[in-house]
Amino acid sequence: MSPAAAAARVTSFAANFTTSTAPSSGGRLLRPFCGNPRPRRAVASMAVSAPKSPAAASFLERRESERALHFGKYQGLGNDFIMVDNRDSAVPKVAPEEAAKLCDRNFGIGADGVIFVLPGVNGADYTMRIFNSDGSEPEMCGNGVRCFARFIAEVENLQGTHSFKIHTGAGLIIPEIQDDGKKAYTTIVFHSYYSIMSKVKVDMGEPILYGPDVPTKLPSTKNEAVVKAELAIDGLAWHVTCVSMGNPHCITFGSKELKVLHVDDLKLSDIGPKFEHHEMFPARTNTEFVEVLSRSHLKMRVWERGAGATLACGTGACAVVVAAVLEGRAERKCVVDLPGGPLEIEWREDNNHVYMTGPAEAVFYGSVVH
Ligand SMILES: N[C@@H](CCC[C@H](N)C(=O)O)C(=O)O
Repeated sequence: MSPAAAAARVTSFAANFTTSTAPSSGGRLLRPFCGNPRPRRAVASMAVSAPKSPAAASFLERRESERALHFGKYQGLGNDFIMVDNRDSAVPKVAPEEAAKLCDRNFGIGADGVIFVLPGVNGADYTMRIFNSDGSEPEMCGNGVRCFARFIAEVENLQGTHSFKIHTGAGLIIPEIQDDGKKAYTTIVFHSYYSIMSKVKVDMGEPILYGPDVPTKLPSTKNEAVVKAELAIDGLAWHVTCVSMGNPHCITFGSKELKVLHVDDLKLSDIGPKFEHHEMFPARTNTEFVEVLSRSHLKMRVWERGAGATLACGTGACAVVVAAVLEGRAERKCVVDLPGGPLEIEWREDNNHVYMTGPAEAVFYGSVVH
């Protein structure tokens, strides 16, 4: 798409964020109209102009005319993101420290990160950048890239199956929205509509196993990979495998002392930061604690770099299956249970790529003045 066409689309998307009459309350509500021809139950009554309170209307219109940031709030298995339509500029509309404030669950919108849809480079359709909830910038985000695909479909008004080439800090990532025809009735604030429940399948590329590239300072134990290496934390000798999916992951199935992990028993907020900030991980690390339920069914909890305990981590689930295969614990195709729900992961032998399939959905749309 040409920059001019992209800019025109951005303008029309921005124009779609408009005040609309909320039929049940007679009040006014900021929400986007993205032009989707979905059946919306509330739409018919929105054509009727309800009496409006001049004070409320002028307040919201005034707020809207100030420097408003329009966003979509999306989630993939409870890993939630503030999505920003940034197609008109290569510079994110929000600075890292502001992103941290927006992510605050008490003083902000609340999210695990802020994701920007930027113009594509090097032949990609779009560029994805993300700030974690602490303001740091990771290279990639698996659940985020599924949300990214669904957000693009919304702003570009696309229906059915679509795939996109997305430039990320981890290289080219290709999500594909699958159209299985399933729809569910959803209510977002005052508005109800049928939303598409189809999953997004993502080609997550090849895992990186060479220790210094993960990066980790732990010595390699198997060819050039760090597999079942010992890492001393809290008086335990943890067995860890290190995998990068563009971003660093440290995966453990247990320690010398605790042969088998019961992940529900872990106090993540105590143990997680000790892995994240361990000197063996010069770029910090995401950490996955894993229980093997069968050779094709794993259960994990995650402590994310820059975000803490989250309900799901897509790159983490991919890294877990790679680690489980390297340790001889599982097959290449697994269901990975996360606190927010399951992901289907496959590490294909023919092309060495990892594929992740799971849901991603809009939660609400809004505007903040910044
Ligand atoms: N939740 C994400 C990963 C987000 C980035 C991560 N916190 C990092 O710093 O690497 C996912 O779904 O992959």
